[in-house]
Amino acid sequence: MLLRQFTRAPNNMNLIRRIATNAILKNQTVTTNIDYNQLVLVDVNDKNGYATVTLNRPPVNSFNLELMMALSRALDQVERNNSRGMILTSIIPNIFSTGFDIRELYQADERRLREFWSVLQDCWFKLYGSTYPTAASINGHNPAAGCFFALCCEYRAMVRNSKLGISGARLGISIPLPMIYTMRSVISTRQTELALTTGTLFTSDDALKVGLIDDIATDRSDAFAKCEAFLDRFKDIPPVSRGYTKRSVRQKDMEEIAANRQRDTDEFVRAVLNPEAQSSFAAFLGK
Ligand SMILES: CCCCCCCCCCCC/C=C/CC(=O)SCCNC(=O)CCNC(=O)[C@H](O)C(C)(C)COP(=O)(O)OP(=O)(O)OC[C@H]1O[C@@H](n2cnc3c(N)ncnc32)[C@H](O)[C@@H]1OP(=O)(O)O
Repeated sequence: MLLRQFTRAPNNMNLIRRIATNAILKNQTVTTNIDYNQLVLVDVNDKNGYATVTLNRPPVNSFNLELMMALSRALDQVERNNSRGMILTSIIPNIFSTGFDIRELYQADERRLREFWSVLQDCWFKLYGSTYPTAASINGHNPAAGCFFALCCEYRAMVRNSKLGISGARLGISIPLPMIYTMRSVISTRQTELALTTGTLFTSDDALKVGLIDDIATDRSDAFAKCEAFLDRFKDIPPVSRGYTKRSVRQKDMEEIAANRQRDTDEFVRAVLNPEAQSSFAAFLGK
């Protein structure tokens, strides 16, 4: 077992055990020199059995293919490790994630874009369909894809003065069906439609009002503590029956998304490569 110091973790260091992923990755095809273990950190609290999955791609945790792959692998680890629960968070003090890396989308290579989407789909199935309890400790701004992952979790605590939402409409991106289903599993259909068609980024107060988050936290450690308290609610509930019930609630969405993977991929590629979206990406990057 590889034991390492987790320099900026918000939780009790002494209780933290870093899982070594090198052995797990040994048999997988790694096509680049990217250190996936560093892009997403996975730690397990020996006392309560909760895994912390920490996005670690400064400066803003933007999702490129490599970060998406690292998240996918981290979720595999959590599943394999039989964790009692999982908290998704970020290492960056005031940012959870900025969403997709615009450099991944601008003048994108179609093959890489398809792979990016395919790994994103995998992450959705692993997170949305997980049987263990999940919580997002949103320690800062979280527009776009990071919000999507937080919404896949069962509980969200967000620090005050952060913004959360899916801003795709502002960039000329039509919102894919899995995103719509995921948001609709948390707030009403009407609020989902309004939020997504206006590309609203909610303040913490407004996010709480509409039900996008469950709690407002004073800072990152408070957000983390609130997530742990949420996971504690299940400590006396038999995990197998709990997991089965959660899966049953989410089953219909998952079946529909699974049946339409190819169509969703084609639509995503079309949406990203459309000239309107490409000009917004160019403007963002100052091209
Ligand atoms: C089966 C399931 C299928 C899957 C279902 C679908 C799920 C999809 C969900 C998403 C759907 C909607 C689609 C969205 C596409 C996107 O995600 S596009 C990205 C959208 N994000 C944004 O518009 C946020 C833009 N960024 C910001 O608002 C700010 O950066 C910030 C508030 C996050 C942080 O502000 P601050 O701390 O002041 O830092 P900055 O100086 O702004 O940034 C630092 C540095 O980072 C660069 N940067 C920021 N964001 C991005 C990005 N997204 N991509 C690439 N680079 C980014 C920024 O330019 C700065 O760079 P320099 O230092 O100037 O070089």
